[in-house]
Amino acid sequence: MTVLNERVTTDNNALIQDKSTKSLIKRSIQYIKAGYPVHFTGPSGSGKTSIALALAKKIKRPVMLMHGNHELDNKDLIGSFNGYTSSKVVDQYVRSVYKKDETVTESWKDGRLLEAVKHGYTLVYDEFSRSRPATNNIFLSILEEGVLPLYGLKSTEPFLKVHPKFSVIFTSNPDEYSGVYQTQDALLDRLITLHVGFKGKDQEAVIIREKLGIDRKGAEIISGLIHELREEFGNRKGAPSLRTSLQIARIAKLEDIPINGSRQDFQQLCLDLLGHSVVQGLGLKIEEANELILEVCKKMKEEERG
Ligand SMILES: Nc1ncnc2c1ncn2[C@@H]1O[C@H](COP(=O)(O)OP(=O)(O)OP(=O)(O)O)[C@@H](O)[C@H]1O
Repeated sequence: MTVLNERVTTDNNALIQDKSTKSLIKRSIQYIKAGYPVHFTGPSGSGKTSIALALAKKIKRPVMLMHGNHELDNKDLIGSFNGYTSSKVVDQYVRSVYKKDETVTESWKDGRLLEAVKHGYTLVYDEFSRSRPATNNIFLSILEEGVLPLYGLKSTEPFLKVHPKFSVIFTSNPDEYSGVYQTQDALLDRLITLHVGFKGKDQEAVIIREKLGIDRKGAEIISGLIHELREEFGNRKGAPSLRTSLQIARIAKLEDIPINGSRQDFQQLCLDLLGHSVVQGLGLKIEEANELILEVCKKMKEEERG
């Protein structure tokens, strides 16, 4: 379980906010204040999670981060009995009298959702569409009736009223939507879904520069290279993202590799980090993918000279 609060910020996690990101966060705050959960959807590495966490911090409540996965179930969300606690008192105050008092109680551990709903946290439910629809169904009661059903808890109340300060932010990747079930659609219908796409070349160069403290020219070469390759992908899935740009920049900086498309060590770094996604996304053989990456690298060299 990851619990973040306002004070936790590191440079690595800092969100560099351009005009459109600022506006997206501002609008999202308004929707959340009006009581509607927001849902950021977009390709992998487009910044959905970063935006969701930045938004969550702005709400100024403790933040709980939860990742969707097919094994997540009601025990993780609501909680479960996880053993017994026993206490024993042996009283031998009078030597000839032996008195033993033993109590055994079941111990319950609150699940993440129960904790967030009870205390009014902001829940960031990352990649929620990776969880089984049956698991996500519980959000229908929360969003529709404002109650959390307490399956499995031996309490007199069958549900818990949702804390007024509780809010939830969802993220998902539309490439993973194949096979979505009816219940998932019912959930989607209750969310305000906002698209987060890849940023422009210049905006990504600014993020690379500010986040990693590398020079402007280097940041522009990396973002130019990634954009050029992204164009090759067109509408196909798995295009290289800002995440890969940041990886290239970080390694080049750490290893003192000059960011220059004509340098063999920089070319090798690009081949290693981009080869697999180009093979997968464009359906090429590795040799063809490498050729394409080198071609784009060399173009960056020509742009440098110009
Ligand atoms: N505006 C931004 N400022 C700074 N860093 C950013 C920004 N947007 C994205 N990043 C960085 O880009 C990387 C990918 O972002 P993030 O994990 O938020 O994307 P995502 O869309 O949630 O990806 P996935 O779907 O794969 O989980 C992260 O390292 C993140 O810190």
